[in-house]
Amino acid sequence: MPDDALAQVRDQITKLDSELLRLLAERRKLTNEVAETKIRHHIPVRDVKREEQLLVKLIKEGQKAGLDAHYVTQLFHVIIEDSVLNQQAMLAERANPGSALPLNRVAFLGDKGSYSYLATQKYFSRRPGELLEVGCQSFSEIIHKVEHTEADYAVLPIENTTSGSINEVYDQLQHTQLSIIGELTHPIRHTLLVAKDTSISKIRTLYAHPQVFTQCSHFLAELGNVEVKTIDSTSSAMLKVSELQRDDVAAIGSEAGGSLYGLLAIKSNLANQKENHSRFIVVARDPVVVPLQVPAKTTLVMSTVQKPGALVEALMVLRDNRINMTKLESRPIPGNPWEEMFYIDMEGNVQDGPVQKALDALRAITRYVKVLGCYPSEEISPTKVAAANALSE
Ligand SMILES: O=C(O)C(=O)C[C@]1(C(=O)O)C=C[C@@H](O)C=C1
Repeated sequence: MPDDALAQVRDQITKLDSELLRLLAERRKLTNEVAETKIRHHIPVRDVKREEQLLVKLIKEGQKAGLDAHYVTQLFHVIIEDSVLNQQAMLAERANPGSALPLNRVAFLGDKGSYSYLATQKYFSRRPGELLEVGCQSFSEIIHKVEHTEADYAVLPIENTTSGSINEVYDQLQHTQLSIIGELTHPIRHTLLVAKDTSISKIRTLYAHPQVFTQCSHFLAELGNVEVKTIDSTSSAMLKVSELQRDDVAAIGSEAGGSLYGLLAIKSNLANQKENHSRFIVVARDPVVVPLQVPAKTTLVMSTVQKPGALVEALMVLRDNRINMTKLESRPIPGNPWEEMFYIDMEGNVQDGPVQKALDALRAITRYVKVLGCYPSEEISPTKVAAANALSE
């Protein structure tokens, strides 16, 4: 294609892309109007029936226009997820008048470009007020900053789909008075990052956070003769590589983070599992009120009495109150060998009957129960449309 013809088509594509963005922004405004109505009339944010109808219609229209069902579904899952999360954030803000800050000082692990930094950006992009990032070197420093009002919020990774729970964060939660006020999941796409144009075979030293090495153990086993150096955060690894400017040194981090340090990505998808996500919690000094129209989660920590079946009995309380437990984690109690603290995430709102009843029942049969927080659930399961439904005329 001659240069000017290529330029002309690209020009048209650029215009269409801008138009798409304008339309998406307009759609977002309309969904915010929907949220206003939902606030006034106490209607739940999520309406899966409406989403289903919308998807069926769009898949049919897409097929007529030559776009396959999978593509249309993927696109609209992203659009609807954004809409639900924005509406939830709006409702949460209204339920906590006066809580919005002009400046959100947020403590997180590492520096610019760390996964925690990217998660922080994502979470606060939906919230009013400016963001001031407070990078820290350890989880205890993060907690300390919020406890001593040097930061307003902390964003902490709590679990990863490949490497499991982050025990150190659970242990910090045992001793703090801070409350969990939010959660988010963020895709973790480990990439090999270098400062100079080079190849994998030349790499002799590799910097990464220990959790990252665990998540990429299969890739590391294949690498062979490389010195692996653990470092306190992904951003420190990227900074180190950008400072060294050598063609035999690499870091593992995200592509987005690496670009902040001028690093090049030479191999992506390094994690053992293709779907690699981390779940982060957001903590603050004061708890939040979660409106009942928003799906909520409650996290508690408890220790049971020392008798056979004590944990089962506690879990039965959840079942009896029809509460879905989404996570159970146990951690040792320092100084009390063989005793455990149990951390439970469950679906439900502390202001609602079932969770209140369950908490009362748990208080009666356990040694200790503390609610670590009740917060809007940000795990938005995508609405599925049966293929037959979408294809029928
Ligand atoms: O129509 C609504 O009730 C909306 O909130 C909008 C919308 C969407 O973005 O299309 C989002 C959430 C609901 O689950 C259904 C649809």
